[in-house]
Amino acid sequence: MIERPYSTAVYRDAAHALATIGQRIYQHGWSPATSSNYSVRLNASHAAITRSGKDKGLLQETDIMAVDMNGQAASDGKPSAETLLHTQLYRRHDTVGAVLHTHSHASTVLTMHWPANSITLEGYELLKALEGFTTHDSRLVIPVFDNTQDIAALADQVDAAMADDGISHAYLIRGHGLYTWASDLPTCYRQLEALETLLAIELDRRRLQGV
Ligand SMILES: CSC[C@@H](O)[C@@H](O)C(=O)COP(=O)(O)O
Ligand SMILES: [Zn+2]
Repeated sequence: MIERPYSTAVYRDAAHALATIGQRIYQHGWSPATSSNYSVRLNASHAAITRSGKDKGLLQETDIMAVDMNGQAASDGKPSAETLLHTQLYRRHDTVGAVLHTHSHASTVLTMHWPANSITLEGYELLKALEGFTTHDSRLVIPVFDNTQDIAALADQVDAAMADDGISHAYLIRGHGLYTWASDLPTCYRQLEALETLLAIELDRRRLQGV
């Protein structure tokens, strides 16, 4: 029998949890047209991640596979084209247990229409849904990276920015979407829901203010 470098029970739980949460995220409209990818850390050397090109509204446990922390497939099939953006986070912080990436309307409009290199969320009660935040009197600066099809280069760019600035919780990719991470999948989902809601609010406020 082939010995897997991760626990089969841990993998099964991760695949089930990712498939369930993926369907939930899709229902919010944050993962249209096979976009987005989701992952969970299995152990120090491996993660479970969505396969490339899957319909997230129909996500099944068989749409998940294992990769090592260099982004190489550890089971049959093709992992997400953006796997390196997940493994970069697992490698940089051993406290990261889950990563969620979405393609929402709000994150796309905000990063395309306003050419800033970051979006700041502050003063919102919902910020308390972010891991480690305990008061509305908090401030989250979300950096915006330019989009590219060179995912390895983007992962290096994110890693360098994290080494310099200690980016926390999330970053955006212009005209593309949001990456967010947390210590486990339920926490990461809660954080994603708060961030997507706040980005939609931010978009509405800017429209109302006519800026
Ligand atoms: C279907 S367009 C979106 C993709 O190009 C990509 O950005 C994405 O999020 C999904 O890629 P995938 O390889 O399925 O994980
Ligand atoms: Zn994407």
